[in-house]
Amino acid sequence: MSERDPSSWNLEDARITQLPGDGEDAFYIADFITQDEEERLLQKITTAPLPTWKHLSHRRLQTYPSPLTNNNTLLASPLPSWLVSPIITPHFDRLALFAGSPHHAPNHVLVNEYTPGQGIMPHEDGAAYYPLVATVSLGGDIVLDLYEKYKRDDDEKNGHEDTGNNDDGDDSSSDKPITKEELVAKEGGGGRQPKYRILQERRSLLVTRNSIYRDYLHGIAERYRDEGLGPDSICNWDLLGHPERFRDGANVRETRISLTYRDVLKVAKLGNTMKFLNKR
Ligand SMILES: O=C(O)CCC(=O)C(=O)O
Ligand SMILES: [Fe+2]
Repeated sequence: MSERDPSSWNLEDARITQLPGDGEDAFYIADFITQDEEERLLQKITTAPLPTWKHLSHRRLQTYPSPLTNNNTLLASPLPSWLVSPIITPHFDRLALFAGSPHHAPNHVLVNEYTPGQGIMPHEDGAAYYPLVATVSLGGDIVLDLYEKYKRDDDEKNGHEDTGNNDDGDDSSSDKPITKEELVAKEGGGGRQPKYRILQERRSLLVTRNSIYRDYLHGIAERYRDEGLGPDSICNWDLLGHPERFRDGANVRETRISLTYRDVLKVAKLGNTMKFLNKR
């Protein structure tokens, strides 16, 4: 493995070329944060007061600075400094990752925890966010699966179906997860295979955007071991930092925590909200 050198990072070298988007819509950087930084982040997350966690059936999550309102609006508030440094400043800034997004920076972070056997149903993230997702993985390695979206001809003609979104962690509204029944009905049977598999090592950064955001569902299988891992099945294999750990083609899941950085499109300043409330 080559020496970690953040000053040499660039998106060009980080392209996941096997994914759609001509190498422009998916990027992977191994060892994006150091072990010490990982430890400090895990410490912050796992020592947060218990009510900070929202418990869902197959994972639990924290939302910073706060959950979105029902109409997908973020109440303006800074992110806690431990989520900003060093991930946004200097690392995202140096890569100009959010340069094209409306607020030129992520304003929202979801912290998802998956114990072995847990996962997240195939879903899309919806219209609340600028279509760029930057995910830092902590604690364990995990496979993210991409599924082709069911397409009806009229969906295509009318453009992208607005799935809306509200990330307050309620499974019925968060990221509009497609239900098992819907998936089976739409895809014509269970046991559907993912179109692409991305291996996210702990401490890595995965960026997906545009066509991948729009045209694919993403999910994490509820299993204790990821299997069949290799250069033919894992689309970011050549970008892994520690491929030797998966030499037997398997990854035994450990508790994995992800930090999902996004730019929420609609932001309300609290001052304006107060003015609005006073007028009613
Ligand atoms: O944990 C992850 O990497 C995926 C999380 C996710 O898809 C979401 O919160 O929308
Ligand atoms: Fe998602």
